[in-house]
Amino acid sequence: MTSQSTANTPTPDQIRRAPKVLLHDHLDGGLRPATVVDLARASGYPHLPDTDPDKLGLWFREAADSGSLERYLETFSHTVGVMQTRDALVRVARECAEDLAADGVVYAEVRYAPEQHLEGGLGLEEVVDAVNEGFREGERLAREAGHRIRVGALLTAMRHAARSLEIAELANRHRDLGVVGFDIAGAEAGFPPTRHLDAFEYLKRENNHFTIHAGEAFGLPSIWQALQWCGADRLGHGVRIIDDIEVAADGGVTLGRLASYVRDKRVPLELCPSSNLQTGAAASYAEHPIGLLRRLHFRATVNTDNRLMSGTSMSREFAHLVDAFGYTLDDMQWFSVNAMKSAFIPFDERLAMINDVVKPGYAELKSEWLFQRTASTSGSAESAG
Ligand SMILES: O=c1[nH]cnc2c1ncn2[C@H]1C[C@H](O)[C@@H](CO)O1
Ligand SMILES: [Zn+2]
Repeated sequence: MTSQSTANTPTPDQIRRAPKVLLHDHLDGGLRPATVVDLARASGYPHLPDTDPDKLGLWFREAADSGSLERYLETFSHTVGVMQTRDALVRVARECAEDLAADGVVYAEVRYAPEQHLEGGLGLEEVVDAVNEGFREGERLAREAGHRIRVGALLTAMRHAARSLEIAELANRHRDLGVVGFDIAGAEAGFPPTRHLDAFEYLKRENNHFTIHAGEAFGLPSIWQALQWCGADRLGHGVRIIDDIEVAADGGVTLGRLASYVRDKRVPLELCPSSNLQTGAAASYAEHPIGLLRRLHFRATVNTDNRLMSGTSMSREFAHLVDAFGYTLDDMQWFSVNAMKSAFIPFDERLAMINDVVKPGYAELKSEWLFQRTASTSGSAESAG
């Protein structure tokens, strides 16, 4: 990394301690490499490309670095392959909550596709119960280790499959029981969100919440359908909204109708910088549309997508953005408040998280320099005699 260090640049330690809010993270994309190895051994899964955790972690990052969403998604066969028993699901969810909490995440919505975890004989309900149990255990262990985190689940339906209504009903049944919303994921090109209109219409009738992976590997038509046909509350990625924004040579900016709608309606964008670099949606951190979208005050949020496949964490995503755009703790707070405002939990709880957790956390970090300066000023005053 090239560092454009300024007095306002948060240190790596401050980035980690800053309260962060995560809306887009896949459970099956965030396993510890050592856990993949353990679970494969326990279940007799024979297809792992490596059984050394370090080498396996590297393999995931490199294999996912393919420049195409389709090839990126192939790597999930190994994580999904070892997440087919109740014990495996509980463990993966528990470690997920612990890892996020240790990284300073205070609120997370973590998604997974229950339909992909039935090969060992579990039913859909059992999958959801196991993952919820793991999240609750992880929250408790994190609290014992001095971290506070709250984790909600999003149930994903795979967009190439035909179970979305069933999964939407599952999400609705588990509402207020650890599941806060619904999503569709998988290859985007050729699988428009309108294929799943019945699921979205059902959820709207139930006053439930959903996000849609859109505008990642496919552009504006996918975003337009997700919003105007399906009624998505948020956009998973949505990064290609940039295609509807023109920046003139003199720096003047013109928004098309769709980009204006997204900004005017405060549609949350679940942006995932590292993931986009791997699937070819952006060329570098410095060129990632998040820079422009933040300047134009879109409801932008920062997310990990798949911590294993990208070898990342929320702190690492922010460290890259600090490096690329010179972001300060105020920028980090802005992204975190945006994300908290866009969460699927009730309004009063979001407000309390913002006012009682996120803002005080940043205030604490921002005040640290005052005491450092007092110390060094008094030191120099003394030496000046
Ligand atoms: O970034 C993504 N785009 C589309 N689909 C994705 C992405 N990351 C993960 N998935 C898929 C693969 C997982 O098995 C599934 C459920 O988490 O969601
Ligand atoms: Zn995703």
